[in-house]
Amino acid sequence: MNGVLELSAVRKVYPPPTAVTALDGIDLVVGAGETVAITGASGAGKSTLLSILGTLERPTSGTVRVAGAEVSALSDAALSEVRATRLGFVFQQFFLLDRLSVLDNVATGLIYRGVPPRVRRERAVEALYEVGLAGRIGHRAGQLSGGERQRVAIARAIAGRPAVLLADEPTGNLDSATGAEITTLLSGLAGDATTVVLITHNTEVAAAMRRQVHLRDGRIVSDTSVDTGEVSR
Ligand SMILES: Nc1ncnc2c1ncn2[C@@H]1O[C@H](COP(=O)(O)OP(=O)(O)OP(=O)(O)O)[C@@H](O)[C@H]1O
Repeated sequence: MNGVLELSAVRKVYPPPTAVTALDGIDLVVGAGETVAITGASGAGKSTLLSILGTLERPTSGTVRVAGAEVSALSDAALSEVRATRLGFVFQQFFLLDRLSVLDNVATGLIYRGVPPRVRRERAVEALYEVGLAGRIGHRAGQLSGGERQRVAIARAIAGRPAVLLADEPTGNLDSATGAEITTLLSGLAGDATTVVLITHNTEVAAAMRRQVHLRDGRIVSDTSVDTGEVSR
């Protein structure tokens, strides 16, 4: 099966003195348009896996293909290019520039893609419509509620039309009602052109994704999908 994300026999061992084996033989294929929750107890390897999917870390061994690119074959500069053009990131802490407008927070994310200023603004407006924030375009980011701030961060991530949206505990700083809205928004963004992968401790967030991959001690111990049924390992 061809996937937008393909991991084969991936191990990640952090260097001494800890020499922790964070991932211990991960085989995972994620197809275009899937929504995937990666779950597991603290220390199970979720963040490490997300960093590898996001090309922020390289595996110690095994192969990783992201949007068709074989990570081990690419230089750091080429990997940055993959990150900038094929991946979008959303974090628990939002990471907005509070003094900038909502529009500028989203548009500036496109500078690294070499998009001209006028197109940056058009794409940013489109993305803000998509996340339901058209009414807040001129506000400063610092004036927004937590849920609105996360919507801006999601707009920034999708404005570049990434193949994969990677989210790290995206509802972690939100109350449960707002978190549920953000979860619905994220799963609704998935489609033929966009795949959503998030890590979470929250069982309701995980259940809202069509596939759940559960890690224990750096291994996948269950992989459940409403589309294809359960594959336990
Ligand atoms: N930079 C690092 N150097 C050494 N060990 C690390 C490093 N980062 C993570 N680890 C170890 O790797 C293992 C997996 O960590 P990871 O952060 O991926 O787990 P996690 O499932 O995301 O946990 P949490 O839910 O607490 O964020 C843990 O034992 C952790 O201590």
